Amino acid sequence: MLDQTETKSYGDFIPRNLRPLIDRAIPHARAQISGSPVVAIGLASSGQTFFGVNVELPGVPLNYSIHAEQFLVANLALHSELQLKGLAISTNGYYFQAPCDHCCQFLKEVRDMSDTIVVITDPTGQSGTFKPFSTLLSQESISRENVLRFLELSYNSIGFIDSSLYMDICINSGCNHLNCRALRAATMSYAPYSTCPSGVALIDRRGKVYSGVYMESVAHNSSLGPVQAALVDFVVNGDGQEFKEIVEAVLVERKCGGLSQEGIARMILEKIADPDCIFRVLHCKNN
Ligand SMILES: O=c1ccn([C@H]2C[C@H](O)[C@@H](CO)O2)c(=O)[nH]1
Ligand SMILES: [Zn+2]
Repeated sequence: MLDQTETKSYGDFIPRNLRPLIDRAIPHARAQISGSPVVAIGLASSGQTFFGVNVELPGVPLNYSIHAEQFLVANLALHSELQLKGLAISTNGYYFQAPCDHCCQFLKEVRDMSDTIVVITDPTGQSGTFKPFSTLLSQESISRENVLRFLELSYNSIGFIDSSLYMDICINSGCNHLNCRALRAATMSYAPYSTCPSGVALIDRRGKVYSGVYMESVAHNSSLGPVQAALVDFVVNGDGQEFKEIVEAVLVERKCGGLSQEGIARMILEKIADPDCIFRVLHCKNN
């Protein structure tokens, strides 16, 4: 397991120092469909280094896969990081490639991403450059200026429609109840374009809880769904368990304009979680 707290000691953000990190992150990738594990290593604004890996979901359409770059951003969110100073993507630790176009669009949602340094090498890994992320983007790619960004403290003031649910919701924010964690995730989720926040909490057979916040992209299709975001927590903190060990899941969402995460969340969990996984949906409204 790549320990997220000791990575500061790896030195400068250069290929030689990144290789051991890539090697240690690769076993976390779940690439059963493509057979191509991908790792993204990110230098966060705190100075700590984080990883992302690609996660493919057998039985689920390919477009619900989690890219290594998306995983990295969700991992930064789990660790309350605000920005990405450096980015390196590799399949083998030798050749470092640019983020894919889909992820460039996703990454644009991170504040000051244009200044992020991306490590890129030639295909032999012999020579490399450091390029600002802005130079990788096409001029036309969609962006919006005056909105909050990924990883910033978004706070959606939402509450359950069914007020009886509050009987079991904790005021204290450190608890691990499934409903509480899913409500907190939805509250912190990033949905400036649809204004439909959502969050998911999962529990494994051993009783450990994981959660994830929905992360929306202005280009819509490159958004990261709340189940996928919670799966990132599961891959980072779940000790390598299979998704089949997920036995219960809660989605908290504010449905608006007919938009809902429920159908996709249920479809993904039916395919990957324990066949008897309980799935509950708790609906919210704006406070
Ligand atoms: O930049 C990239 C390109 C591809 N992939 C993943 C998606 C899929 O799981 C696999 C094959 O494309 O690699 C990434 O994670 N990042
Ligand atoms: Zn990608």
